[in-house]
Amino acid sequence: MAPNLDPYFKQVDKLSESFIDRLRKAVAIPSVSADDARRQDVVKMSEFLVSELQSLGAHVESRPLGLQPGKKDLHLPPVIVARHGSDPSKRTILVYGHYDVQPALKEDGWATEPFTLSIDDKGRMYGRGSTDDKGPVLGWLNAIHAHREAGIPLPVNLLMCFEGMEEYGSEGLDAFIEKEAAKGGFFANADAVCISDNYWLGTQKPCLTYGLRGCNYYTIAIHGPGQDLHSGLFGGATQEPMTDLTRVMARLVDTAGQIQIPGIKEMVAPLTEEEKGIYGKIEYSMANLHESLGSETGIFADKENTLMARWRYPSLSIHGVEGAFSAPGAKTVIPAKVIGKFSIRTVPDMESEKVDRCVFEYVKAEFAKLKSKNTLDVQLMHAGNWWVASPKHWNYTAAGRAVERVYGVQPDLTREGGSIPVTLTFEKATGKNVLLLPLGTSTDAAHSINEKFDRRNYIEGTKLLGSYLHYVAEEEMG
Ligand SMILES: C[C@H](N)C(=O)N[C@@H](Cc1c[nH]cn1)C(=O)O
Ligand SMILES: [Zn+2]
Ligand SMILES: [Zn+2]
Repeated sequence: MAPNLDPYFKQVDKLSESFIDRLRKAVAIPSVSADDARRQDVVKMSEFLVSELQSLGAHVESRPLGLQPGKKDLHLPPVIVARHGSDPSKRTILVYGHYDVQPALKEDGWATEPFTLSIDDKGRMYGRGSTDDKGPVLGWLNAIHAHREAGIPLPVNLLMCFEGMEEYGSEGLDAFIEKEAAKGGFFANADAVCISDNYWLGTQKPCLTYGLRGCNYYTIAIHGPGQDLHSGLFGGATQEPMTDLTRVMARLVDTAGQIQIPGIKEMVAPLTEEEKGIYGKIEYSMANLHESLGSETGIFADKENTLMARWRYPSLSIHGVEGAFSAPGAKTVIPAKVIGKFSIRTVPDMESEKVDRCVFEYVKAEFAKLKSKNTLDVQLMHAGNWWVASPKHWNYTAAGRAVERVYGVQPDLTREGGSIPVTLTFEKATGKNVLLLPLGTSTDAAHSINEKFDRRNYIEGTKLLGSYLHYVAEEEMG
């Protein structure tokens, strides 16, 4: 029997301004995990979640993760675990999200202050973390809030796990999840897992996601002179780290996106005839791609190849150079040490360590060809595995029914090009099905300037998360 969700939906609409206020407070905390100087803000964000969850009647614990590996005296932010309900006759759903965000500076090109939620007349709510992942995390809190206010009991027991290092490779979380998923641990009773930390393929049609790419993130450090130098005085007389770095990095990938490192392509699972048929049926167009890119600079002319490039083939992206001159103006410096950063998105059947070996060997060989007197060091910064699951499970059926109820359409089944490394950890540690249930759209600009979350997606998304819990309670175990 379909649950009567109308009173819950009414309550969500009634509380919508307070939900937006909750997001405003969260965005105002610059919880940037990659910036050591912001660690106190990441902790402050964890405290905000603790106090919100407590006020909603949840049992909450802030669990320390110890010192951050490779850093002196810097503590990892805590993992917030919470429980709402512990009725043995109900199903138990474990939800995960992250409360840290990517770095953001107004001078990167933001139209508004990145840590101030700014809402325009179309209901677009701009701010760092609005869609990735503070909005969706608060969606779970909002769902509890609306049930409480409406006097409707939650139809399941809800376990929550919110971390503060996702944007920095989820340091320390794998071991934590493994421990808490074991007998007697906080997550031991979970029947299924739901993660809301990715995006719709376009802007109108919701989707359920059953696959992710992995991410191996590397640094190439090149140093030579003892300090930065005047290029007029020493240019031409010294070997320059930046020259070597740009030459090595230019050999990693070509303009058509083809990875130049031998051994990488060979690891990719072959495309089967059955799989080939999937991509044409997905509701997606080149116009959707161009809308997300804000340009027509896609590599492929058709949607099938575009989707495969995003989901089932590896990619290599060059992210930046630490130590290089990047400010406006014309500084005539020779940087003494530069660190190039790039990552490889991995897919089935790539093995992370094998990828590392190919990368290290190739980078060193390309540098050797330069016959430079500078020194090079190539390192893996962090790695997270790819994941592909079966969407034929009651967890996905329940989410599909919830999408139909809230949005009136059947969701697309998608894979995601981004990475959520702990997804595989949750699957392996709990032995349960994991569902990715995105709330935001392809134009939300996660990780970019002007990140936003649409008001509609936040409010209807809160309805979706709550509905999903009701349909989960009704689904036959399969
Ligand atoms: C998809 C998710 N919202 C996300 O943004 N994940 C990050 C994870 C990551 C990997 N290295 C650093 N952060 C991503 O895909 O980049
Ligand atoms: Zn995220
Ligand atoms: Zn992210």
